[in-house]
Amino acid sequence: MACSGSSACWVRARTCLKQKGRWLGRLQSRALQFSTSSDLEHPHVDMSHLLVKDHPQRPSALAQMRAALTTHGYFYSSNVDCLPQTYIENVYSYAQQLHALPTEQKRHCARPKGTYSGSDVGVDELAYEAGSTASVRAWDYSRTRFPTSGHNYPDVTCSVTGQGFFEFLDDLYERQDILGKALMTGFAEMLDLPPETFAQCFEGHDMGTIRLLRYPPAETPEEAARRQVASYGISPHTDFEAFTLMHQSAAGLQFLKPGGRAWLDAPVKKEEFVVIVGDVLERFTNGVLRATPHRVLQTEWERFSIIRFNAMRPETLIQPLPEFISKSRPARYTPVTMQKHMDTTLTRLERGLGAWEKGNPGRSTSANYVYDKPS
Ligand SMILES: O=C(O)CCC(=O)C(=O)O
Ligand SMILES: [Fe+2]
Repeated sequence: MACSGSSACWVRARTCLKQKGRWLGRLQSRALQFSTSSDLEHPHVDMSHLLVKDHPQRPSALAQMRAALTTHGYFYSSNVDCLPQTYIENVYSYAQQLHALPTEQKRHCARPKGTYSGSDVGVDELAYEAGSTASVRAWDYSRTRFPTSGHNYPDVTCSVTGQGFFEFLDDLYERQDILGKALMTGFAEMLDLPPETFAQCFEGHDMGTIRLLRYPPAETPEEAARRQVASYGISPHTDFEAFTLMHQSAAGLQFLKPGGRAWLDAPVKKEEFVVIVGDVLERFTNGVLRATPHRVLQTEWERFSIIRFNAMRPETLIQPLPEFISKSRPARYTPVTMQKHMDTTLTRLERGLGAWEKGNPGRSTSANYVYDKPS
């Protein structure tokens, strides 16, 4: 792929920036700047301590995870056997094949008849911050959210594994589920809940989604013109599901420091998935865990990412659990099913209402949305 987060990629990215100072000027003028952050600032959990049964380090891994999610809202997960680096590279290579399809074929697979979106086919990413525009292009896959028949999917065989679209993405989904289930169990344990609390709503027909994203570089005048009007790679938001696994090929992703006003760059780590909190865990925990605000800047370089939203089954009732409610901390969130939370949030986005209230730094409106009825 063009940019895999390698040192060569970084050299290329830096050279690009030097050559095209006007882009940097534009980014700076919008105050969407890269911050300086050292790797030491970024929490990390060795997932083998949770994936291997009865691992002696499990209690300390749970404590690290809890500290990371309650203070930073994210952590880097390493040693995930089911998602090794060579496998991640294959995913990027397949994503690159999909994104390189001729526009006509992408148009055939565009939403709502398919699962592709991008300005090249006239279907922009929904604006999380109302009124903003994003340069991202996406191939989405879900076992339950999009119908398998009557929907247009790309007929592209992975040049490395020989798998087609469904086979390839379902294999990825299955591997992510191994990590996802370990995390769901771990989240419950770190919060002193019965281990199955979240995992039992996750198994079966959950509403999870994989996104293979591409943020195009401004290599052609046409693309440069499009990007001139785009405000972001992706505008600030929280994810609507329980938690998200993220992997990026190149820099661009930022997290909002909890309680802070500053955005922090997420470093590129080739072998590690970033784990962030979504709306559902915020609502279940009555705000003990907070959905993690994040955004992607307009970068000068091409960028790919692999995103997996981990959701519950559609009928799951999401409401503050009794363990998180007390006289001094009454329930702050109204009950809602997973299905209704997704439908309402997406409908509001389609109507241009956004899911993020602009401000300094702004706030998620999807995490706190007040429902009149649960379903
Ligand atoms: O591309 C990324 O790193 C983030 C994408 C994202 O936040 C999303 O699809 O919700
Ligand atoms: Fe997101």
